Amino acid sequence: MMAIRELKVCLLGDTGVGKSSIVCRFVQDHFDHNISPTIGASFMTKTVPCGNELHKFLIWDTAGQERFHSLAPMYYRGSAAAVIVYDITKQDSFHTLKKWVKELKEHGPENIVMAIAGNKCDLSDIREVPLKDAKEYAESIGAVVVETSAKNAINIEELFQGIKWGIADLYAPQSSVPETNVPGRKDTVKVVRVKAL
Ligand SMILES: Nc1nc2c(ncn2[C@@H]2O[C@H](COP(=O)(O)OP(=O)(O)OP(=O)(O)O)[C@@H](O)[C@H]2O)c(=O)[nH]1
Repeated sequence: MMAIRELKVCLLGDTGVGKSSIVCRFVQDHFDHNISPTIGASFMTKTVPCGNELHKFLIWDTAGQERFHSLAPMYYRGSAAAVIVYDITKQDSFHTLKKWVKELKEHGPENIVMAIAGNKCDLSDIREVPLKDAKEYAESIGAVVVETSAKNAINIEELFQGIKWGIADLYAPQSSVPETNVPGRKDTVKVVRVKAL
């Protein structure tokens, strides 16, 4: 019997920082220079083996444009983790990240795991946000931080790995739901839903 652990994750951050590109790199190992801005939100999943379990990431990629801001609570509510993304070449996007953290602390699930991604680290020659600033800030709010490049596939796996460990720490005593049969699979799987309490 294989256990499937479902991890609901949402991505937040300014428009153009590379949220969709990070998800696309993680799920499809693909990068598109001409990717369009997200409208509303988009949903993708990726299942990865982990020991004798399967971990299924349920990923909500939100739209960063201001006009979609009010939709975000629908996606961060019930999330076990939030990946908050900024662009290392845009100081403004780091400021927006701090606003998202504030919103999550005020209105998000109490124990949500926060991971900060400083994306576009392939452009470090035009960097505006020093890694030191991001590290200090992340430490002050108890978040994980990593610089990523969706373009060059740097630290994308590590980012999602970090989330998994952050969640595992919080949810060590697990409650399980009844066993279910997954269509297309011969063996029985146990689905464990991991949600913020
Ligand atoms: N150089 C570089 N460009 C990137 C990287 N990630 C994304 N981009 C580019 O940045 C632009 C915006 O990327 P998106 O993934 O659409 O950004 P987003 O945060 O999802 O934007 P919204 O959907 O509007 O919220 C695109 O032109 C991408 O090709 C990266 O790691 N390096």
